Amino acid sequence: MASSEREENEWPSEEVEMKAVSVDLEEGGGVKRAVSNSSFMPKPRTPMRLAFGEVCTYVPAQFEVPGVLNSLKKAGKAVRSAFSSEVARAPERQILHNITGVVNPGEVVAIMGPSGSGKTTFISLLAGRNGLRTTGTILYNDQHKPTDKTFKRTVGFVSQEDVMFEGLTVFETLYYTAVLRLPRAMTDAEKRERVYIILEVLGISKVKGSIIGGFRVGRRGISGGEKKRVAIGQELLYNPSVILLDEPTSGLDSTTALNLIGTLETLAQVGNRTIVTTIHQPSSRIYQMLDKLLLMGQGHLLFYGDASAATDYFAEIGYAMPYGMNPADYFLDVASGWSGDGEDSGSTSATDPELKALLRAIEEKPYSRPEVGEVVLNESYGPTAEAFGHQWKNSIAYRGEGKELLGPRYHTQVYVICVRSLKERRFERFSSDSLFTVFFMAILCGVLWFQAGVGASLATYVGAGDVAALLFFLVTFLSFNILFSSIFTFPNEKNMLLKEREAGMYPISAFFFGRTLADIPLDTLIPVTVTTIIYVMAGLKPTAGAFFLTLTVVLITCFTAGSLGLLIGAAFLNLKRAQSAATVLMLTIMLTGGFFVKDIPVWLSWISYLSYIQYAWDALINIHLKGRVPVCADPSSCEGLLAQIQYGSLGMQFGILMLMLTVLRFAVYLSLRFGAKNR
Ligand SMILES: Nc1ncnc2c1ncn2[C@@H]1O[C@H](COP(=O)(O)OP(=O)(O)OP(=O)(O)O)[C@@H](O)[C@H]1O
Repeated sequence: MASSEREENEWPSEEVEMKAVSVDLEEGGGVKRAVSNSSFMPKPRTPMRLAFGEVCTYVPAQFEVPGVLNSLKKAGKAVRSAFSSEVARAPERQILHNITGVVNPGEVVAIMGPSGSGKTTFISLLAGRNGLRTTGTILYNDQHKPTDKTFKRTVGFVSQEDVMFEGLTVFETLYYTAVLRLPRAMTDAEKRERVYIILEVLGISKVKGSIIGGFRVGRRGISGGEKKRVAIGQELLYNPSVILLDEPTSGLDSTTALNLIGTLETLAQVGNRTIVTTIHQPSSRIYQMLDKLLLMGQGHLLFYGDASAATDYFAEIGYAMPYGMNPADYFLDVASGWSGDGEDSGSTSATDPELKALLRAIEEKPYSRPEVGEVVLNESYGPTAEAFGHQWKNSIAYRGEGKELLGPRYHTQVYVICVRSLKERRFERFSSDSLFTVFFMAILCGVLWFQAGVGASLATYVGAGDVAALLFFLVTFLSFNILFSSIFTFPNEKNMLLKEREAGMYPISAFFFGRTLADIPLDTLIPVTVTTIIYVMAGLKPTAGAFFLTLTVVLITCFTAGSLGLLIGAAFLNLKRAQSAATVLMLTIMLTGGFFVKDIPVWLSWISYLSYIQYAWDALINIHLKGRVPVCADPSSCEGLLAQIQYGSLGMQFGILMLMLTVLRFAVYLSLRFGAKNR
């Protein structure tokens, strides 16, 4: 890449000094080139000073049972308070108490405290990802609130749980994030280059070809520590000025944790980044490496300053650390309300006398952090809006025209989401368990209905009735199989969707179209194979036209069922509820499909018009039986199932199925568009 281009893309060679890396760009891109240490991680354009003052957070004192009754109660209260001058607030519990401090660029602040002390709540407030009632101020560079939609997207946030596609490799995970998040001015080779550099920096190059793995894909993949590094890498890709991490070292051995904290320290120092991380129980070696410590106890700020000064400060206020103890362990004991006199109070309630005494001592002699002097934020840096990901200036393409470069093009977003989804879902769709189920059932049907569809068998009402039953089973079995696996899609991907939407990586419509495209091959392969096996074994109508029409009906039905499954999943985004709703719907559709009950009560008969199975079955009967079975002139004298069959118009049946498919797909889109952000 020409040096002028590199400057334009914010990869200034002289600013990079962290670690010598030499990587080969082979995968996919076909480029093979050594990258010198001079091109490692660029400095973010805008250093960020984070200031928080008097931050208090409250949660409802009582758990509110979700459900219709509670919603009605809430609505009633809202109406009452609208007509009354007194605003009645539900009882609340305060979980953060006046947290105040400043984090300068280049600093790493470790938030420590016992379990339940408010670390996660506080860090998610700093990231603008907490909807709890909060007072006080949190500002970046005195102007950006973390909840500002545009600003929030520029903050790197690594949550406690790893939100990743389990079926992708480490390289794919980072590469697809790079494509979705980095500006389109960067070429594909540059994006790959950045991925490789991050793999090197985080020490995960050797696992770049391994899958993430996990419960959903049923395979073990990379280790917990490596997953955490991938999650950090995803955020580092777009070079944020602020990186917030929630317990990045939990579950890691002490050496790996030490390396990780070391990497964070270097990233802060070299790139003038502002880094805040919660940390549960650091080893003494990690503690010594910490720059700044923010100690919390039951939502109170107990100490904020140089980690190295904390021991002396606590000794000054009467909490001297016993000799030889790990300071981190000691501070956690102190913050839990244990004074070190050998008597564990055992209680960590808000009225804990030990904690009260500590807070009094802190109040009497507060820690005064040595003056750091005014941090001068480099004026030559561009405004925040230009500093990150999507809005970097594309000075190569639009030099001098003042146009801003947005993220990847829409079709690229759709393409990446589609490919990613195909790779992720192949495990579930083509798992040996599900393949065994469908193929076992296909062979069983073939054996049970062996050659039932040949002309001679159709000559009797009983024989024709058997074929009608087979056709009903075919559409029911295949479509329900897809319906049930589709309901898991959105609940499983909910966290990923929310995370990527919060980062502004793509619009919902791109996600929807990408997923829809991925569904086509995934939902086609099994129905086509199973239908072909049954078709041949059962000896159904031996013409190419009938075969392809049958396949078309089966596929439209499967896509319709898949859409219904997606809709249920998207509407509930909760697996248990989605499963219950799917069972009720599935049985309703089956019972009203026309096979089991002929005389549906008039007041319930409208349901049968909504049953896609009914139209699919009618269409298949039209294709296979019309003109091939004896005409029943007098229904009372005919036996069996065929007595009441009216063939109807095949075109109409296709039309209704297509209409149902379109309406359901559109409903899935609406449900995602308006529902996903509220969960
Ligand atoms: N949405 C919420 N509703 C009710 N209580 C909440 C909510 N969020 C947090 N809390 C409560 O606030 C307190 C602090 O929780 P938080 O998760 O921030 O603690 P933590 O220090 O991160 O704990 P851990 O180390 O165990 O993750 C806890 O008592 C928790 O029960």
